[in-house]
Amino acid sequence: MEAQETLLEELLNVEVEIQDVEEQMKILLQRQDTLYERQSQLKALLEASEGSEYPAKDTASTTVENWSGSCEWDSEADDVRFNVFGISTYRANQREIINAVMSRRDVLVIMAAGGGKSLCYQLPAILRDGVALVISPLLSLIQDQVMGLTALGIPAYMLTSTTSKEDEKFIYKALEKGEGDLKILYVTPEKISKSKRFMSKLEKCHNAGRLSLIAVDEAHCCSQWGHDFRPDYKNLGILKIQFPSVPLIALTATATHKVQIDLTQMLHIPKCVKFFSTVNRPNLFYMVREKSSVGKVVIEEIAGFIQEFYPNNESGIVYCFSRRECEQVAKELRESGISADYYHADMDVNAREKVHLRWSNNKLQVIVGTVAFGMGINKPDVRFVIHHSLSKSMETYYQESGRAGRDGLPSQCLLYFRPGDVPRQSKRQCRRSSIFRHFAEPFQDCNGMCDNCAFSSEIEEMDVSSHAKVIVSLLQDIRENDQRLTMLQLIDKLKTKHKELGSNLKRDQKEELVIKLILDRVLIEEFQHTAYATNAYLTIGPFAKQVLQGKRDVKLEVCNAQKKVAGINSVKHNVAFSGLEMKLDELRKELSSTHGGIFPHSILSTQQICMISAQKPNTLEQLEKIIGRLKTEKYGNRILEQIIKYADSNELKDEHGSDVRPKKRLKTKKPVVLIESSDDDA
Ligand SMILES: Nc1ncnc2c1ncn2[C@@H]1O[C@H](COP(=O)(O)OP(=O)(O)OP(=O)(O)O)[C@@H](O)[C@H]1O
Ligand SMILES: [Mg+2]
Repeated sequence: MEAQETLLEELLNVEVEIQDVEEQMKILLQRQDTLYERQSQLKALLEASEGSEYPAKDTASTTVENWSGSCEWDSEADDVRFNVFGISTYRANQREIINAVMSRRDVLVIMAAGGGKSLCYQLPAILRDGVALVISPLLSLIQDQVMGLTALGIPAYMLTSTTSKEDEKFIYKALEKGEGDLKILYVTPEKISKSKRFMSKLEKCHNAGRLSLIAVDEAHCCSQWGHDFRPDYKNLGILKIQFPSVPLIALTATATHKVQIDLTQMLHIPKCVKFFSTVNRPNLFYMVREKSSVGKVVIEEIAGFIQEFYPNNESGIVYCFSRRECEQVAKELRESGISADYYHADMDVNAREKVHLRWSNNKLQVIVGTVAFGMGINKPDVRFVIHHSLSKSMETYYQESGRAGRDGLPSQCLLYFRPGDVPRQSKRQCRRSSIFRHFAEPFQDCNGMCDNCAFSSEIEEMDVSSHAKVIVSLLQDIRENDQRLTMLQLIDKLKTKHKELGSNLKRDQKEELVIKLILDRVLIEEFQHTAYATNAYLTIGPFAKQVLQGKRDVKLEVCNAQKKVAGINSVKHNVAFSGLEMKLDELRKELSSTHGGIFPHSILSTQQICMISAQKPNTLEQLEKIIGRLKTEKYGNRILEQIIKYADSNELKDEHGSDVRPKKRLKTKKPVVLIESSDDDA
């Protein structure tokens, strides 16, 4: 009997160790995957840098040749950047990419969502003589871009199914004869593969030396390894064959190494200059919350979050798993007082476009969508993205959450998960670490921009061996009396025992301890099936004896109450308009509706609103220093009028003794903190 017990004990020990080894192997295999990915990236970088005297820089912003020196077009480029686009400084890599394109090199750009890829081909298109051709996968993306450029006075057109006969005639004439003012022409990839007429006009444009550059946007669509393969993108290789001397720039936000290789082969740009920027989005605050099993509780939480942080109708997206869920969540959010509507693939195109448009014009606060609400979203001032359900992959999550804060201003990403969805994490990790791991990038400091880093909670190991002993002896007594206990009954019984122990554990700590004892086989569960249910009872397991004899220590990781890390405050992840900002926000909405077809963010960006209201310019000259010449010419008088009106109304209020500013702002409504990556910190 004794010998059998010893054998059984050893068998259990071996089984526990096997389990342990399997866990470790899993971790090592994951690490091996990451290392393979990185190995091939490094090999490709080395290959590309062969013959180049410039070694690769850090991965946060890697280029293998130096494109940051001064160039002959610098001052003209600066003038267009500021006075036409109203952009005061370049972001990381933008200037270098522009220089490479201007030097007539083929270029591959991998830059995070919202990083500012469009400027990298739009600015050279303006600087160069002739017409730039841009290939983009979606009509809605093209419409957004053309509308934005037109608002800036740049002659941009599109040749799609929606183009009028008149415009088509104008475009063909411009391509063929160089007549009329055409700088940037957008087409979908089908035009290249299916329209012989278009290709022949393009050929004529090229033969006359007027095709200045070709941009392939969302270039990951070329590869079937990418997450959004478009068959027509496969035919774009023809461009480099037909127009070998025209610089081609391919741009995408995400492309694994495999996709990069694939797309440079397909587009025939083997010697392209590659610019990789980090996947990190420093302005996004990541949060993860456990999802209640009660649907209403989740909606209440989401509605509460939106009302607390975004009371001024700031735009957001809620992602759901199914079409039905979208409709349900949108309805319940509306019932909670949030302006929300749904968007999914089952709706007809017009209804979908209507919802999208209302949202883009800030007439609807929240879109509740499935993955169908995807690539076409160009809105720069999305302040929050909430995942009501988990995305299907890390890549998809990165893409979807990345729709927040494309203007570089603080925004929040909130993810709900059910405990069963993910393996338990015993240590509190930075949320960004899984993104870096997935994209095989070295870890960067999160800067307190996720819930785990913003709120440190000390994890301590607590010796709970004496609690474990009490549990085991209690269950032994119960068994001797031919009784049984479920987990809940056991925990209730422990209440009366805490005096014996000197210290008491909280209820959830007791639950955690019992689960740990089950996993360590100190306790085992016995199941009893009835006609209606299966009940689980607890009883002592093979390692119970060791605990009782004091041969086995039991430790629990306990989290102390959360406390804020010094210096981190709730400001960083929120932008909320107040005072004059609110007035300027109203003005841009008004101007957008009177200027027909221009989105409010194309009139003034959120960033520009914040700068104007901080500096309160008095003259058009002062205003021009903030938003550039073009916007000042177009809207300057109205903006100044608004500033004066606001100042007057404040003086008036002052005379009557009331405070100008809102007396008490929400704790989250603090001045905007800009988290911009620029050349300097690249
Ligand atoms: N240097 C800059 N400074 C300030 N804002 C900028 C700068 N460059 C671009 N932006 C703005 O950032 C926003 C996002 O730019 P853009 O649409 O080019 O991003 P993207 O990299 O193409 O992103 P996506 O992958 O989502 O298409 C736009 O509102 C744009 O005006
Ligand atoms: Mg883009």
